[in-house]
Amino acid sequence: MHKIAVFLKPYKKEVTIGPIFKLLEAILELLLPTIVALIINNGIGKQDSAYVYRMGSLMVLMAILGFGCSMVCQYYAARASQGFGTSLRNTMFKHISSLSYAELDIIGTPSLINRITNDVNQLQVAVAMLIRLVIRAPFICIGAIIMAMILDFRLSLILIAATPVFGVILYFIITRSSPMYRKYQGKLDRLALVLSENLSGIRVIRAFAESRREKQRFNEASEDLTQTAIRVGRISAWLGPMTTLVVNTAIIAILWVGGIHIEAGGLSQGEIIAFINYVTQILLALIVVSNLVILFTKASSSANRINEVLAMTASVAEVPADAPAVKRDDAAPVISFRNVSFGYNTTGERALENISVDIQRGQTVGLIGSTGSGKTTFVNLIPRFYDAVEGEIRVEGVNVRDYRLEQLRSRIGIVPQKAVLFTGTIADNIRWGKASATRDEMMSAAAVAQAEEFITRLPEGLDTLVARGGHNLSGGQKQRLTIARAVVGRPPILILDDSSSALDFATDAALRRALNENSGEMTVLLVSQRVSTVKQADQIIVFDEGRIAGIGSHRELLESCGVYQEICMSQLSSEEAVQ
Ligand SMILES: Nc1ncnc2c1ncn2[C@@H]1O[C@H](COP(=O)(O)OP(=O)(O)OP(=O)(O)O)[C@@H](O)[C@H]1O
Repeated sequence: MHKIAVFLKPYKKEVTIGPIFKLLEAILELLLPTIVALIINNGIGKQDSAYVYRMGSLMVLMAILGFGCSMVCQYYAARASQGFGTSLRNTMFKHISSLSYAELDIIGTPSLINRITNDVNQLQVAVAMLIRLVIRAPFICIGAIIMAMILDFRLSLILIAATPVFGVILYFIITRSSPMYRKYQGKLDRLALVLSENLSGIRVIRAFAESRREKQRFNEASEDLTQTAIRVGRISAWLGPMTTLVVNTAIIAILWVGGIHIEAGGLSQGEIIAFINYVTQILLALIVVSNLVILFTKASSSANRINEVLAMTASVAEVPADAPAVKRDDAAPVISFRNVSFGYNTTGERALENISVDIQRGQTVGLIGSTGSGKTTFVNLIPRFYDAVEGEIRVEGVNVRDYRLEQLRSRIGIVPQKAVLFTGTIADNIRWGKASATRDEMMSAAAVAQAEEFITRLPEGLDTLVARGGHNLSGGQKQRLTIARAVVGRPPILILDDSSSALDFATDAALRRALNENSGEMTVLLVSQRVSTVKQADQIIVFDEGRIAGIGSHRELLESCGVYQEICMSQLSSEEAVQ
C-alpha cells in the first residue's frame, strides 16, 4: 500500500483539511444528544418553552454548520481521490508502455485492463472514504463512549465490555474475506479474458458455429465469479447483523440497568435518552467501520495487484541516458547473430538454440520453416522486442543492447504477422512510419506495397477513414497498408513477417518485384511458409525446431538441405522446384 501512498503526496492539503472538517461535523453531532437531554430535563421537565425554543434553534444551527462542514470535506475528498486516481492511472499506463513483451506476456492484456480500471477505481473510492470516514467513524465511537462515561460511568462499562466482542467479530471476518477478494479479482481477470477473446474473435466463433460452446465458456467463467462473490459476500454479510446484535444487546442491558438507576433516583429520564442516543451513534459508526473494513480489504488486494505491475521492470533495459552515441560500421554485416539462444519466460523451453548467421547490406533474405520453428522469434530479437538469453546480436556492427531503443527501432521497418491498424485515415496510418511523409511519399510507399490501386479507387483516397481495427478493409488491404507504413520511412532494414499471407500469388509476386526494384540499399527479411515467396531471395535461412537447418540460395538448399527439400516437395511440382 505504501508505494501507492506516494500518489497522495500532492494532495496533502486535501487529506489534512478534509478530515478536520469531518471532525468538526462529528463534534457537533456528538453534542446533540446532550442538548436533547438538557431540553428534556430543563425545558420539557420544567415546562419552560422559551428554553425549548432556544435550545431547539441551537440544534438547527448546529445541524446547518454540520452540513456545511460535511460539504467542505466532500469537496476535498473528491479532489484528492480523483486526482490520485488520475495520476495513478497515468503512471500505470506509462509504466506498462515501457515494459517489454516478456512482462506483458506474463500478466496478459485483460488483467492489465482490469488493473488499470477496476483496481484503480477501488483505490480511488478507498481514498475518498479515507478522507471522509476513516477518522470520523472511530472518533464518533470513542467520543460517544466518553460522553456516555461523563453521563454515567457505571452504565458506560456495558459499552466498554461490548468493544472486545466487536473486535473479535471484525478479526474473524477480515482474516476470512481478505484472501477471497484476491481470488475474486483473479476470476474477474479470467472473465475479462474470455470476454475479450469472444469479442475480438466473434467472426471466427460464428464461422465455426461455436457460439453455443463460447456462451457456455462465458457462463462458466461468470458463474465461477458469482460463486466466489457469493462466498465472500456471505462472510462480509455477517458483519452488519453481528454489529447490530452486539450493540442492541448493549442497549437492552443499558435500559435494564438504567431503569434500576432511574428508580433509585441516580439518573434522569433525559440522561437515559441521551445515553441511548449515544449508543445509537456508536452503532451507526460501527456499521460504517464494518463497511470500511470490507472496502479497505478489497482496496488492499487491488493495491497489491497494482504494485505487482509497478514493480515490474522492463527486461529489455534502455541504455543509460549518458551512454556514448553508437558508431555504426558500414562494412559490417547489417544483421549478425552469434550463438544466440532464446526462450520465452512463460514456457521455459528454448524457442531458438545457438543461432549464428550474418546478413549483408542490401540482401533480400528469406526465412522459411514449419509453424513454430522460430522464424518470428528470430525477427523479434532484432528490434529487441525480447532480449536474447545467450549470445550477441549486432545491427550495422553495433550490439543491439548498446543502441537507444528508439534509435535501433528507427533503423528497422517491421510488418507484423497480424495486420494492426488504428482509427484515423489511411494517411494517418501510413504516417506512423514517417511522421513528416508527404502525400507523394505515401503514394509511392503504397505503390511498393501494391496498395496504390485500391487507395485511388476509394472516393476519399488517402483520407478514407479506417474503422476501429480496420474492419472496413479486407485482410489483404490491411496487410498492404501495414507494408506501406513500414516502407514509407525507407528504413535500412525491412522485416516482413509472413505479411503477404493474405495476398494472392500474383500480388505477392508483384510486391516482391516492387520491393526488389525500390529497395536499393535496404535489407529485406521475408518470413514466409511459402517457397514461392522466398525462392528468389539472395539467401534463404531454413528454420527447424528453433535451429538453423540450412543457409544458402534456393538451388544450394535444394541440393544440401533435407528440411528445405521436404518443404519444396510439399509445395512445388518437381519442375517448379528446379526453375
Ligand atoms: N509469446 C510467446 N510466449 C510463449 N511461447 C511463444 C511465444 N511466441 C512463440 N512462442 C513459441 O515459440 C516457438 C517459436 O514460435 P515462432 O512464433 O517463432 O514460430 P514461427 O516459425 O514464426 O511460426 P509461424 O510460422 O507459425 O508464425 C513456438 O513453439 C511457439 O509456441
